[in-house]
Amino acid sequence: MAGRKIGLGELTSLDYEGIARALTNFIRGVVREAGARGVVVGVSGGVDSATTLALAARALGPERVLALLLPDSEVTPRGDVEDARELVESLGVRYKVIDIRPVVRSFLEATGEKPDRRSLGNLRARARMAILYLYANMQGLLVAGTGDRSEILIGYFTKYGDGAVDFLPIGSLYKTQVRRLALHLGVPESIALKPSSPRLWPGHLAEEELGMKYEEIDLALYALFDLGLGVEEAAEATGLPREKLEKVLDMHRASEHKRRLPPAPDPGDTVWRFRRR
Ligand SMILES: Nc1ncnc2c1ncn2[C@@H]1O[C@H](COP(=O)(O)OP(=O)(O)OC[C@H]2O[C@@H]([n+]3cccc(C(=O)O)c3)[C@H](O)[C@@H]2O)[C@@H](O)[C@H]1O
Ligand SMILES: Nc1ncnc2c1ncn2[C@@H]1O[C@H](COP(=O)(O)OP(=O)(O)OP(=O)(O)O)[C@@H](O)[C@H]1O
Ligand SMILES: [Mg+2]
Repeated sequence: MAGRKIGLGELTSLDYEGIARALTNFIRGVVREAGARGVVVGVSGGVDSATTLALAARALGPERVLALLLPDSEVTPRGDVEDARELVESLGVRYKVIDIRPVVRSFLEATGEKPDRRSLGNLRARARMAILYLYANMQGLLVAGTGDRSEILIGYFTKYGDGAVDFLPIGSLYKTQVRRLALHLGVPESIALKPSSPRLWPGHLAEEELGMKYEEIDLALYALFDLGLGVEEAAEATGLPREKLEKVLDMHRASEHKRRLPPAPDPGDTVWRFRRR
């Protein structure tokens, strides 16, 4: 390993048609196994949901895919809704546009609270989740999650918001790989190359909030998790500063709870040992 240099090309030079075939097989298998009629996807106008939707339409046929466009009319840029609408129409999937503003407002009115922007942003993600599951229940569909491997590994999602899903079709791909797959699938460049944003508050941009570019995050994750390098070796091989590798590791550790089932006490330790004799 000593002296080896790692660049982004090592992660992104892939046979994207091969990947598309493997992921469509995965989607068909999960849906068949669940006995579901199809899938529902929240479509934001960003690259992750566009790629997930395009794969689902290819795997199942557009008639078995429901796309929900769930803007918050006070926060979501109009361009995102237009991009999302063009995409769903070009794929020919069934779709609905539902403004979540009244839903979010009713939570604020009912609680009488004025949450900080992160708490309010997470509420928006959870309002979307509740609507996606309403349609999944009503129509016998699975909720297709849109999380990519970068977001999952650093915990960059809302717990039980966009993180609450039935399966994760692009969960094995880093963000930089998702962009390449999106282009391969014919997703317009305006979406495939759009700067990532959860749009949880006005002007919210992922790379600004994270303090790192996805190219750097992905290179760090690849070195640490795929190659299993330590921080020193990874810094040497990638040319990334040590602090950035530490930061990625810290984000991973701090979000461990989001990738696990909620811990419950062990019945042996906390119940059965208290049996009355
Ligand atoms: N150790 C622990 N064990 C068990 N549970 C723990 C815990 N630490 C916190 N928690 C729980 O987790 C909560 C915090 O997690 P959470 O509610 O998710 O909130 P949090 O991680 O603070 O915020 C969500 C982050 O994800 C980003 N995001 C959200 C949605 C979409 C996208 C995107 O890329 O599109 C990104 C968003 O910008 C923000 O940075 C705490 O309030 C607590 O309830
Ligand atoms: N306005 C919206 N309408 C419908 N679903 C949404 C909306 N905003 C967010 N979501 C859902 O939440 C998911 C998480 O958002 P996220 O920003 O990570 O994905 P993205 O916008 O598809 O891609 P990117 O991460 O590059 O911005 C989306 O993929 C989508 O499923
Ligand atoms: Mg987004």
